[in-house]
Amino acid sequence: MKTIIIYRSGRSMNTQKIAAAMAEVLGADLAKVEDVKPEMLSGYDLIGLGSGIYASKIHRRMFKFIKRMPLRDKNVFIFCTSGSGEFKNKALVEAKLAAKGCNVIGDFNCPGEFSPLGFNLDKKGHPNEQDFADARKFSAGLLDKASLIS
Ligand SMILES: Cc1cc2nc3c(=O)[nH]c(=O)nc-3n(C[C@H](O)[C@H](O)[C@H](O)COP(=O)(O)O)c2cc1C
Repeated sequence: MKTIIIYRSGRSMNTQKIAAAMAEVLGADLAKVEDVKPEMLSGYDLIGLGSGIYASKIHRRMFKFIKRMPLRDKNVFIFCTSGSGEFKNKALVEAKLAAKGCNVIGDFNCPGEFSPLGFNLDKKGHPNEQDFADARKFSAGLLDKASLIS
């Protein structure tokens, strides 16, 4: 199964680190959203899309990318890291992917340290070893799911 994980990550690179842990388990290619053109996806069976959460949303570049994705009937999974640990606009992301005809087979979220103003201080050190272990477990589960679907 050919897999690519496309991510958008800021200075702290929290999402990139989670994406890399997932890519190891999935044997996936890893790419920044800035470097991927939608037409490059045609050879992939499974596509992962990950972003940090900024002002309660995934990054606008990721939204734009989803908008330009020409694919139908592709298995996709989504993930985020966020200061709150929540995937705030997951329902919207899922709806946009569903409207594209993509099959969302899983989602994952974990805390990502962000505390310049004293917010989310309890998330210091995240993603941590437990978060990476959870991301690996999630990815192993995806392998099973994707093989059942295809
Ligand atoms: C400008 C900015 C805005 C953020 N807004 C939110 C937010 O609204 N909700 C939240 O839970 N986390 C927020 N965060 C925290 C990030 O989602 C978190 O640190 C995430 O792990 C960043 O991922 P990255 O390192 O891959 O960019 C914000 C971070 C930044 C830098």
